[in-house]
Amino acid sequence: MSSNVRVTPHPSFDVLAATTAARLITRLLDVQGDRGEATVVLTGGSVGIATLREVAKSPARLAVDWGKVNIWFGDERFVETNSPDRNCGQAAQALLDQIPVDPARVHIMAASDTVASLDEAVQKYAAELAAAAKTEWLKDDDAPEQEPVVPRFDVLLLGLGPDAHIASLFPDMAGIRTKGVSVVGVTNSPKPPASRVSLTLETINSAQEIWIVAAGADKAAAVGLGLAGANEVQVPASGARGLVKTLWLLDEAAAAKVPSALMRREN
Ligand SMILES: O=C1O[C@H](COP(=O)(O)O)[C@@H](O)[C@H](O)[C@H]1O
Repeated sequence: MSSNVRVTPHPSFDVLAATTAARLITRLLDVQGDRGEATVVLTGGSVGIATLREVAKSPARLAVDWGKVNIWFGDERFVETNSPDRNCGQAAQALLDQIPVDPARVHIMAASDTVASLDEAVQKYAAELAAAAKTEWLKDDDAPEQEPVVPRFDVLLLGLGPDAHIASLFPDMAGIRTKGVSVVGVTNSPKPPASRVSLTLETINSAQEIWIVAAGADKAAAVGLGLAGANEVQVPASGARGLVKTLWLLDEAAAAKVPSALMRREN
């Protein structure tokens, strides 16, 4: 296992969500202290959304300059705007509607009733990522000579499915194999809804820090395989690796198959 990977178990789902929220607030404050603005990629799923609810409850959220937080999504269900399945709708309800974010910095993926096709939704998000990357590049003296296609992601949150999917990259499907583009469309997701939009693994792995959040006994096998370095096509979570840090933030049940030598207890 690469040295940038750290596994931290938490005593319960609630403690996991509250602690991840505290970590996220701290990270945003640190990055804003260094760079002025911070960029986070949100995830759907049980722990991902519970974490946002905890951020909304925390008094420490008031220390963050939410007007200077750029918000992206790792994946989205390609359904109508008002569908309760939309990850961005759940995130809005849990947090984004309660904090003073700059709407221009909240980048949602297109809903099925706002574009003509899944492919259009994919191209639209890829173009939005590329435009943000270019703006960042214009501001940065140390910018790479080659134009980046995605902006800098300070923290990228990922939920984890019992089948080890991350974002909407499912085992053995085209999405996890897709390279050379930033965003991919998924048409036959084994988990409903069938149509989805997802960042590719290359885009995910461009993040400075990736935090994989998972809770429950049904995730234990996926966590074990992901940490054992299984092939990423069969076990997508295994391929997630942040440039600086990769955190596996788990509850005890999800951590059941992690060798104790890999664990770092903080409680
Ligand atoms: O469908 C999805 O599922 C995963 C995991 O969700 P969970 O409820 O089992 O925690 C999530 O990460 C992803 O964003 C979402 O679209």
